[in-house]
Amino acid sequence: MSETTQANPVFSVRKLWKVFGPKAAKVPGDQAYAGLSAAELRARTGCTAAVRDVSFDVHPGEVFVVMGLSGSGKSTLVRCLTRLIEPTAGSLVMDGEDVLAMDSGRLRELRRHRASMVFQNFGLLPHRSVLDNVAYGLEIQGMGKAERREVAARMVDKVGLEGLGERRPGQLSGGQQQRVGLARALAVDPEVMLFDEPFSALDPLIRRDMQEEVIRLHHEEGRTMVFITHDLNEALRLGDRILLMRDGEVVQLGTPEEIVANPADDYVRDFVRDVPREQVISVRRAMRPAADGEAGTGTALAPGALVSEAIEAVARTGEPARVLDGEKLLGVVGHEQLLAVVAGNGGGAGTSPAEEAAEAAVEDAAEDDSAGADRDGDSASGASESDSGAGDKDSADHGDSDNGKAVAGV
Ligand SMILES: Nc1ncnc2c1ncn2[C@@H]1O[C@H](COP(=O)(O)OP(=O)(O)OP(=O)(O)O)[C@@H](O)[C@H]1O
Repeated sequence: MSETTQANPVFSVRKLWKVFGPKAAKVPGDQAYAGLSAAELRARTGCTAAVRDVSFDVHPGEVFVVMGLSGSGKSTLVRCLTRLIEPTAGSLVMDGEDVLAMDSGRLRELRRHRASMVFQNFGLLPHRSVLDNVAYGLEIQGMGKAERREVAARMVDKVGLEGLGERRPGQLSGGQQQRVGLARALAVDPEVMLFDEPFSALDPLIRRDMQEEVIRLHHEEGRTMVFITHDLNEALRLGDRILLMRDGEVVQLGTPEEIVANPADDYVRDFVRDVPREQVISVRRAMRPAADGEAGTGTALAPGALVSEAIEAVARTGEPARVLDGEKLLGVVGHEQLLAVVAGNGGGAGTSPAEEAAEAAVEDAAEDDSAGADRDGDSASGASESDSGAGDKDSADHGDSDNGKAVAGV
């Protein structure tokens, strides 16, 4: 649960910049440009800072979502990770290795074996069969024909395209074509998969299918994924953590619950305004301390249970539900706390004395837990660093806490 026990990050990005335009290298680090808006910078220098001073870690096994409106810098940022776009300044480390110092051979290796990309427009070769498209990355790696076709056939089955291996991409629906893209990325068995808005061209039902496919694959394989989207619902559904960008900068980084419960500013608040909060916020944020006599009754819920589950329980039984961590009673949730979450004025950190007291109860319980068991195991993987202020601590370690900006999850 602490960052000390966490495995080394897959990607570690610090103070990364990508500036397009004349004399781009002069922009990062020049105080004269630091406070300018994107439009002012463009007017003054002719440059676009697509990625501005961005820092974050991607942890092994997490789905890390990069979200933001069109033009916010998502694609540029993710392409910088494998240097498909060359960063202008900053540092970029993959598994402890400095990516910016890699020569072209090492970089090719990285792109072919360690990080594979799934694109919005599928990027399939039209004259090749599905099987040969899926095998393409293996062919580039130099794998022999029989072996690669065998691997490809397994991947085709894995993504639900059994029996379609001999078709051409043009004979498939959009959703099926994207499954081919997915299978092709999986075939090389990469350490991390990078998705650039892969489902935005698909209609909503197919899109939902594909999201479930990604969730299924993620659960089955625990593979690290970096997923770009401009769709908040997609981000909330898929992301263990979400990096929210605006004009090339990080506005907030956190779990879906943190972002919905505690938006960093009005921009994020606006972004999440229509999210059904009860389906994202957990009872550990909503609970109040138990009163005398409440310890023994009411439905028992885990701290990570969603408020929507608690609503169902409280409506059914007519009494507050208990929030239990194992045997330990952390607090209770009744009508008032649950309605407050739905109404948008509950479930944020420290928004009421009752919630502060409830948070203190969680912290006490955590301190009591001398065995250090992973009590966040019931929630998204990124949650392990959520409420503890670990992000603040680390950002100080890295000297990244300037501007009061959410420095991302390090
Ligand atoms: N090659 C380039 N030259 C100049 N400016 C560029 C270049 N590529 C991107 N930009 C600019 O950088 C900014 C970020 O673009 P980027 O494509 O990363 O955004 P995005 O968030 O991925 O957008 P979308 O969701 O529309 O794909 C935009 O202002 C864009 O116009």
